Amino acid sequence: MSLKLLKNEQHLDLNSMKELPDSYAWSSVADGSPTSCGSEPVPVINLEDPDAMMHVGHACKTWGVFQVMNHGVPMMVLDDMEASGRKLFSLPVHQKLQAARSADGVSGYGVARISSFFPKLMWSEGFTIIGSHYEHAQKLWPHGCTHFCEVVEEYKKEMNKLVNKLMWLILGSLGITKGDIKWASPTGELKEACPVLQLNSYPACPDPDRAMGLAAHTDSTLLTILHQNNTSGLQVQREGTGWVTVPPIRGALVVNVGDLLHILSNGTYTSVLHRAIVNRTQHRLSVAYLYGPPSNVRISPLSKLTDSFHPPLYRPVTWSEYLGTKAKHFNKALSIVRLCAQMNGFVDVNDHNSVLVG
Ligand SMILES: C=C1C[C@]23C[C@@]1(O)CC[C@H]2[C@@]12CCC[C@@](C)(C(=O)O1)[C@H]2[C@@H]3C(=O)O
Ligand SMILES: O=C(O)CCC(=O)C(=O)O
Ligand SMILES: [Fe+2]
Repeated sequence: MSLKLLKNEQHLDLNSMKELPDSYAWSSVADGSPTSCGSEPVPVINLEDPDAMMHVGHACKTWGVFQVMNHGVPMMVLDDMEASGRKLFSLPVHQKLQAARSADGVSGYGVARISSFFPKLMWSEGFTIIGSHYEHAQKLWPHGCTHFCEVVEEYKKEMNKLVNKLMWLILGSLGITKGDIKWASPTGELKEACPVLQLNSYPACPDPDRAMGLAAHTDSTLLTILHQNNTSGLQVQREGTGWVTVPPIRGALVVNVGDLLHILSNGTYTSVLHRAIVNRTQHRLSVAYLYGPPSNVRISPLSKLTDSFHPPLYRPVTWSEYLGTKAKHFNKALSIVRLCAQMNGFVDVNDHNSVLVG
């Protein structure tokens, strides 16, 4: 068995593994919380439906996730991105390592960032593109990366159009209009921080019941738009039901409510806990477009959604502050920015120097 160690990480070449190494054996994948069979399916919304806004609002409130059809992103753009992702992950390990994410970096090739919170390794590899993708692509394909760059560029452009459409549907469903959002341009376009693309690869696994592709987490975003190939693996946690599979539908895209939308909506729309599991025979690929607000914007519960009976539940936070909190405290991040309403004022539960007001 050839064990190829990645730079400073105990990460193996998963494609060559004939059995599951102990460092990848989780005890609670198949025997964890129940997995639903025949339960209510994750909503699929036709964005050309005149009632799309209502359906989107309902899905955000009751699921925190939904799939969209007739979203306007050409099928070819999705197919090209998938093919480019596949090409990237099929490069030899030493070549992918040319673009390895540095220990304190955010972009590049490597294991899931949340890996450090778990005693076992995940059966996946990722490639994170933040800002210019040219620099990364050149490290992977020093003799020519034009095609990859064009595909990524086109994908980001289409995702940005779609995320605007979705955000206004979501905000509209909360009764929020363009004038209420200060970080929208005069034409109503929501400014984005810096587009983040996360490519995830889950090779076929010799012992899928004991392996975890990507451990349960919520995204730190406002919204995440996910394209998955024709292999299932994404699961979302639903209260009272357990893990529900989000089946791949050709041409459909998955939309997740992230923690920042949870904060912005004052908890009306809840960020969805999700994970990716793996299978014995098929390689799975997903591409996540992670959308957050511009870096100078502090996200807090929208004032239209709060009053004395519905006090703001979260303190203002920028995306980068929140990512920092998430990197340090992982799944406790949302509760760390939560304010606790006390009898006559609001106290940040984590700030022991808070003073009661009112
Ligand atoms: C902007 C970001 C969100 C993310 C951390 C990151 O800096 C870049 C990668 C993102 C990702 C993708 C996979 C799941 C996740 C939890 C992770 O480990 O890296 C998310 C992060 C997040 O949403 O917090
Ligand atoms: O691969 C998937 O289905 C999930 C990916 C994901 O959750 C992420 O990139 O944040
Ligand atoms: Fe995610």
